[in-house]
Amino acid sequence: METILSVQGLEKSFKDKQVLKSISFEVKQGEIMAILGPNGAGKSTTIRNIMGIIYPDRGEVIFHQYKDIPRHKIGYLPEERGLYKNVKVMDMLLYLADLKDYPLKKAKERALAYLEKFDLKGKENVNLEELSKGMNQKVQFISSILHEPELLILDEPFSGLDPVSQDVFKDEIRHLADQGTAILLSSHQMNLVEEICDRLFMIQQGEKVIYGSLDDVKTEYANFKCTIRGHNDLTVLKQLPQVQRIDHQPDRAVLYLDHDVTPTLWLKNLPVELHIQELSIDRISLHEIFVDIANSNQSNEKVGEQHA
Ligand SMILES: Nc1ncnc2c1ncn2[C@@H]1O[C@H](COP(=O)(O)OP(=O)(O)OP(=O)(O)O)[C@@H](O)[C@H]1O
Repeated sequence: METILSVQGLEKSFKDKQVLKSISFEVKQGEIMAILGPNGAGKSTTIRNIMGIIYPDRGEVIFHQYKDIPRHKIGYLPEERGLYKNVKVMDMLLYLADLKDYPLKKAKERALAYLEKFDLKGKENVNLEELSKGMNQKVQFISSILHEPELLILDEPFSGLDPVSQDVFKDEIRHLADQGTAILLSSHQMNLVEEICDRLFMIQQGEKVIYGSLDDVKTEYANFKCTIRGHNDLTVLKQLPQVQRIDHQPDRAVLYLDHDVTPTLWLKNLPVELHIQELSIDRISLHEIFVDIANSNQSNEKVGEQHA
């Protein structure tokens, strides 16, 4: 698939603090690329650089082969929510579509269809300030996609939404990607990211820690875990081979297995006296990979600080 956005070696400092350190990634046509990282990692700063809201100290943002990003081909949902207040929903949607040179008749048809899809049918003449926070977010999301952008950038699109609305957003984002839109999204909701993203870029303290397809990342970082429901002593579980870490509760244990474990061979070594009501083997989730990497980088940093 064609590369739509290419971010090359972005560096950015605020005063003497460097918050982006050589950030490079691409977003291709028809893919959902997630940018992940703990609070303060640099996700929004990266997105603001791409959108030209702030400028990098070094590095480039390239759209197709061009350095000038055509605004009408991009849709953007910023982290800051809230558009205009004393304006009617449809007026605001059409105003923003017009700014992107999108035909008004088509914009109105699409707006009505999207309002219905997002459970806002009949709200077109309501003032934005009369809508709830989640409703406002839906309208803002509609405004970011109404003009059929080639590249859609969503900063925390799921935050503040109820589970039903999250699903509607998730389905629409996937649908847009399937139709060819290149999508870059940042999110803390790992379960949703895991469900919809094709590739991911994880950033920590302004630096890349993971970049690749969800499948590759899982193969590289997601060890297997074995969950056993049953009453087993921790001392017994600790004797099992190739176990990195155990989360133990009286009636349940999760055993995080070494990286090179072949589950079928490992299962053969389980002692017969183990109490098993249920047993399952799964790859660890993106959430667990994220927490592991965030924790290990933090402890490396503390070690570094102690040696400095
Ligand atoms: N305008 C600014 N002036 C000074 N420092 C800033 C500015 N904007 C961001 N920062 C700093 O840059 C770092 C990265 O912030 P950024 O908002 O990009 O993080 P984030 O990954 O989006 O975090 P979150 O998940 O909390 O939204 C933080 O240390 C933040 O304090």
